[in-house]
Amino acid sequence: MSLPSSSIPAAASLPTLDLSRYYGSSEGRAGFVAELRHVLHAHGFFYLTGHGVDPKLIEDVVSTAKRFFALPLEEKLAIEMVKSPHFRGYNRAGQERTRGERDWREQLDINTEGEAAEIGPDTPPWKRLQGPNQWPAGLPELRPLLLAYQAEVTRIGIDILKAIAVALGQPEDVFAEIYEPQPSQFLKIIRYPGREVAETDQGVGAHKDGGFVTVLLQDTTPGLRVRTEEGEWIGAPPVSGTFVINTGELLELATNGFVRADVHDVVAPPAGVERFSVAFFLGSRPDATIPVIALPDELKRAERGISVDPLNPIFREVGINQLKSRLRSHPDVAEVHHADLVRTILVG
Ligand SMILES: O=C(O)CCC(=O)C(=O)O
Ligand SMILES: [Fe+2]
Repeated sequence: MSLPSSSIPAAASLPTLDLSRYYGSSEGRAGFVAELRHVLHAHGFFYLTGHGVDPKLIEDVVSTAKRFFALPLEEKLAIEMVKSPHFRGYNRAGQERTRGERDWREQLDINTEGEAAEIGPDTPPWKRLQGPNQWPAGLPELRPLLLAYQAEVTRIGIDILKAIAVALGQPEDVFAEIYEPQPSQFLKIIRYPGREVAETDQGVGAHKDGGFVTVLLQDTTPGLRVRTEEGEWIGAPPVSGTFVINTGELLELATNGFVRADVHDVVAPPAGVERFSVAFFLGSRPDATIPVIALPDELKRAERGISVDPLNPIFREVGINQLKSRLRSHPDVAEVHHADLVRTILVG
């Protein structure tokens, strides 16, 4: 793979799908499903309208996320991720890594709000991911807002997943057995500082997402790029009122590569410009095993197979994947809380 240059193509060339058509007339639904099938195979990336999320909720989430990042550094560091064995909390820019390289973005990570599991010698290691989120004391409105938003994007993610099942010639609930009763609901608010802070142009390095689908909200600054099957980088700039939806490796594996999970990255903004986004990753239950879906013949013929990345192999056991990905992205948390796993899970 040649290294991407840091230019961002300006025009939005990815298709836009209107989710309300899936819930409309039968012709509308059939049209939506056919377009979805096409885009799943071509990119696994599209813009979504007709999602029904209250614009006021979106506005409040974005403005409150900006207020979070504007808090004094010590208030953000009070909930630094390294204090959480469950990989929840705040990271400074340059702290997270993609393939070992620093990502120049600061962020607050949450997931399903819960209690820490009791960990004994026989507890599956991924149970360590379960636990409470960390919230900023100085911004109490952030918690209810992000939890309300998390519930909404979970609803959208599951709606899309049902439509994906239908587009693949399956019953709508074909994936339900690996996300019910509690999918992984990984949400992060993100700020990309300008090039005066970022030491490289890597806002976030080239990667695929891991789960079912990602629901991405972008504020107004571009930066997201998508690598096509032909190796061309295309821009996915913000379009007001839409989410960018992309499929993750779980769906690529479940469909033997019929569904694509395009590689993407974010280019750090120019000096003096910041970029905000809110990314939600819908994943399956950690105790699930990724199934192989028997596709109808005409789709089966278009399966690409799975290419394994030797630097970042993916496993059918979801919990181990989720844990590995967190250990790799956050070596500081791994070192402080999970040194035993670094030796056993990450080595080899
Ligand atoms: O911030 C963005 O626009 C995309 C972030 C992303 O791809 C990720 O966090 O996986
Ligand atoms: Fe991503």
